Amino acid sequence: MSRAASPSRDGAVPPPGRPERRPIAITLGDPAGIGPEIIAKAFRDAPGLMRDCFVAGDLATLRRAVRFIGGPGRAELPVALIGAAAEALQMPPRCLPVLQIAAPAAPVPLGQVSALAGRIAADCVTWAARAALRGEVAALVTAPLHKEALAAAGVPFPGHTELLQAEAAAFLGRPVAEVPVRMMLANDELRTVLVSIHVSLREAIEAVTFDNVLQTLRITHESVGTALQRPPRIGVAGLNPHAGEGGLFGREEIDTILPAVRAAQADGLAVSGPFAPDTIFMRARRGEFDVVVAMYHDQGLIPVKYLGVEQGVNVTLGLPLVRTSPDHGTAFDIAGTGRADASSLLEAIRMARRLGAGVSE
Ligand SMILES: NC(=O)c1ccc[n+]([C@@H]2O[C@H](COP(=O)([O-])OP(=O)(O)OC[C@H]3O[C@@H](n4cnc5c(N)ncnc54)[C@H](O)[C@@H]3O)[C@@H](O)[C@H]2O)c1
Ligand SMILES: N[C@H](C(=O)O)[C@H](O)COP(=O)(O)O
Repeated sequence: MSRAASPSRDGAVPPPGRPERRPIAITLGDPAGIGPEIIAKAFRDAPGLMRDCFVAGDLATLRRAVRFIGGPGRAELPVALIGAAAEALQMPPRCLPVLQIAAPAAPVPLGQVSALAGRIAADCVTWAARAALRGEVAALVTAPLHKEALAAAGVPFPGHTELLQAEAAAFLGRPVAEVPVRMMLANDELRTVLVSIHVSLREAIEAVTFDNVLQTLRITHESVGTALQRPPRIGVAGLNPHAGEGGLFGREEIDTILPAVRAAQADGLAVSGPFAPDTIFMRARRGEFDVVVAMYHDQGLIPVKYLGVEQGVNVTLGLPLVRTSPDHGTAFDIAGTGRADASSLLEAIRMARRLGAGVSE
């Protein structure tokens, strides 16, 4: 949760004269999924929270989404085309401002992977990332995109996290490896930060290296510490059952994870572990740790998502901008039904407001 108040090429100092109040960009997500519907619900049902927000997206897709969430006796949410992000600051409540990013066209079919949908989703995220890096928006909140659609569009990144890392590195003029980022999922009861994300389980095991674990601990300490305004108590999960049970079920804990934990402790970080992965989340939920560092995607995300997709928020740590997202995906199975729950998106917007600078309260 780096407080990305000040994205500039050297990474920190805000340019003089930037307006205090800045808009928040919400990216459309995959137009074949539930993203547009939950965005429309958010603007309809939470006008206070959505103040100063706008959608980097597609007008026709959002107008369609507004119809999906409508019903007899309900006034239809107005959708307004804006010409610049700053116009979002002047919009009345219960109006959905859209900045057209995609080339205008008929909305894509619902619930299907397509290259066109992947391209639209990616273009919206790229535009919003650049706007955030230039300081024109205070934060971006990304509606879910479909990773197969992204790949079908030829986008060379598996998800938002990697795309945003590449955009930040290009903006800062640094190699991607010098802008390390990590995925955190958080709800009111748990925070978890992952050593690796969108790779096969086999590759994830290979990614459990001393350097990757130590880097994850440092990013977690810095970002979660900034948000909590104190050093976070970090619990580290093992990789193997029972954290290897003293080497009986694998040696990664002894050979790799424990040395990284000791190195972090030597730097003064409040880190402990590695602990058995099957009980560490229960311990964190009881208050023993502020955050759990998990060794791979599903180890860390299952406990958070199991507590409910309504609550979880995905935050990218280490970026020179604020990015949050709901913890669920495109839900193609219910796209267009109007049934999608917007709670996680609303939580993501709340979190972006807390983390972003120049955002109105
Ligand atoms: N932030 C993101 O961009 C993001 C996050 C997670 C997954 N994804 C991607 O989304 C795609 C689909 O993933 P998936 O099917 O594994 O997971 P999913 O989260 O889209 O769906 C899993 C289940 O949860 C339900 N669900 C999800 N969100 C819901 C909501 N808001 N309200 C009610 N029900 C909801 C779905 O209907 C489905 O039954 C994949 O390509 C995945 O990579 C993207
Ligand atoms: N790993 C995330 C999840 O399962 O919730 C999701 O794929 C989103 O990843 P990005 O934020 O990188 O798109």
